[in-house]
Amino acid sequence: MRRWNGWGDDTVQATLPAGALDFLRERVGPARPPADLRLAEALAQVPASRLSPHPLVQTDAEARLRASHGQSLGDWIALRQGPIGRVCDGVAFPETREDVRALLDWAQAQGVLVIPVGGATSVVGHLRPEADEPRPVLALAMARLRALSELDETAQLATFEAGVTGPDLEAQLRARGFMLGHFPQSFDYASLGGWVVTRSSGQQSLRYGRSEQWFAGGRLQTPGGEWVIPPLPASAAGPDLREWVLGSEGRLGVLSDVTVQVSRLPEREQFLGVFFPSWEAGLAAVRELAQRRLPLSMLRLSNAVETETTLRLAGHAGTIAWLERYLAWRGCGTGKCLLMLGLTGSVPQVRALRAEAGALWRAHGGVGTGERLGRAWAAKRFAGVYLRNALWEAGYMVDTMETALAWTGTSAMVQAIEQAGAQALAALGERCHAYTHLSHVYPTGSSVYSTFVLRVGADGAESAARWRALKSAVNAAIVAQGGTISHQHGVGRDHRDALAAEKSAAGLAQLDAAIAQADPQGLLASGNLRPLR
Ligand SMILES: Cc1cc2nc3c(=O)[nH]c(=O)nc-3n(C[C@H](O)[C@H](O)[C@H](O)COP(=O)(O)OP(=O)(O)OC[C@H]3O[C@@H](n4cnc5c(N)ncnc54)[C@H](O)[C@@H]3O)c2cc1C
Repeated sequence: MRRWNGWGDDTVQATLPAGALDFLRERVGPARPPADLRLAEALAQVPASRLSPHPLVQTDAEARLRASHGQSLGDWIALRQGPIGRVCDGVAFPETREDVRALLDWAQAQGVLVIPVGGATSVVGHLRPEADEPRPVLALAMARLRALSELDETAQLATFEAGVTGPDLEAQLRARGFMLGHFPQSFDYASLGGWVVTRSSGQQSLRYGRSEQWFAGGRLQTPGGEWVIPPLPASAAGPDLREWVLGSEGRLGVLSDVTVQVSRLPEREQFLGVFFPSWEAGLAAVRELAQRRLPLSMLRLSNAVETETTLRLAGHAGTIAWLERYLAWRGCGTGKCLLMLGLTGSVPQVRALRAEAGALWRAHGGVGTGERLGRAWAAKRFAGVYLRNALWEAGYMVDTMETALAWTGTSAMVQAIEQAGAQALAALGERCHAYTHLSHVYPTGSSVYSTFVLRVGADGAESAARWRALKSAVNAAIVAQGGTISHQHGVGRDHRDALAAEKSAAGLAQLDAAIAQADPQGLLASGNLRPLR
């Protein structure tokens, strides 16, 4: 069963590799295992539901608790240490598009607010009802809407019900020889509808595209009516309605059906590990690879601290020591940076790509280490997140923040984010272990993705104070350096204060008008993107 207060399946227990705790004690300080809330204690904090009965709505405390939290660090702290905060009054499980419409109409008639829920993997506070919201709130869970309704093999277009999650979606396509190729790290639980409305980006977006590239059309159930967006290959018929759905974060409507561009399964796929002697050398190589527009499927460059952390936490100390001696001999010693490359395509394409990319990385001082590291990365690409459970249980919590900007500002952004996080915690007498990678690259710039490991506080209030200090300092640094407030996680409520810097007052007024037009009574009231009226 899925964990109610952490990541993933509760039968899967990750163990920290040998040496990991010593490494963190050295960098962050010693920690003690926190005393977590038990499920019964959390459920005791759930007040009685204020909803009248409906055959598709569950009102038991556990269903409501589970549907009211995502996976942000704020959500973790609320569930593990309390207080659990405001939860929804009921959870609806529609089984058809018609159920979705009927539930919206019922909620409207009852004066109930609605928050759509996909896989509940949001990391920016999308799902919690506003603390001071007096009206009852219904979570509209898309989990039972999972079918592949149509596959047009000629056009390579597949239409799914929007609640389908990553593994189920890929299995249904692979059974017919196709794939979508959207692999965020939250793949196991995140839903197709969630990917679209948060503008998600998968690990191999270089080949398969971000959600805005593969989202071809669909149906959005707004309180004011249904939008039907046909999957045309191109159109000059005015503004593209898909752009309104992308990033709408549940404020314009419920996405019930999604048509996506799919591809045939590739013949060959390789992931390679390449080390560079310095950040500057790695950055120059990655930029050139992106600007040459080589058809790679992934480029992911870790900075020196992330590279060291990856190697220290990989286990297999003997093999890693041998690898480091070899790399130092080849000129990649202290300060080395790891690039993971994905090569996907036909056998001759992959061979040619490897030769061309190899010539380029060698020209920048890169040392290829073959497929072994790449295979290890691919094997753990979705499982690594389970370490967050083990880290929490040892007294350490993890948060991630991300942005994107032009190449000219990338290195300054990395420095500013890491420094802002460290300073915010230093002001509270704490330390954090911060490290960064460029997760997605483009010809003009890159995303910047930083991870922070810090100590869990003595209680929920202390942990939340550390998290808020970190979050607001990093958000301020991102805005000051001219980056977007999110490259892939979205805005939710955690980032909405930073939106004005990016969209302008006039742009936000346009967004407010669109929300008011699609949802005149303010039924879809998560408070994502914009405060509630
Ligand atoms: C460990 C971890 C790793 C992650 N890695 C990545 C990554 O690599 N790339 C990435 O892009 N993101 C990543 N994320 C973030 C998250 O997985 C994405 O934001 C994802 O797109 C959310 O999808 P979901 O189905 O879980 O949506 P939810 O969390 O359920 O909801 C998110 C928002 O979408 C709305 N919503 C959901 N479904 C619908 C619908 N059908 N109609 C209308 N509104 C809807 C909700 O109301 C909410 O506002 C990660 C998260 C975690 C916890």
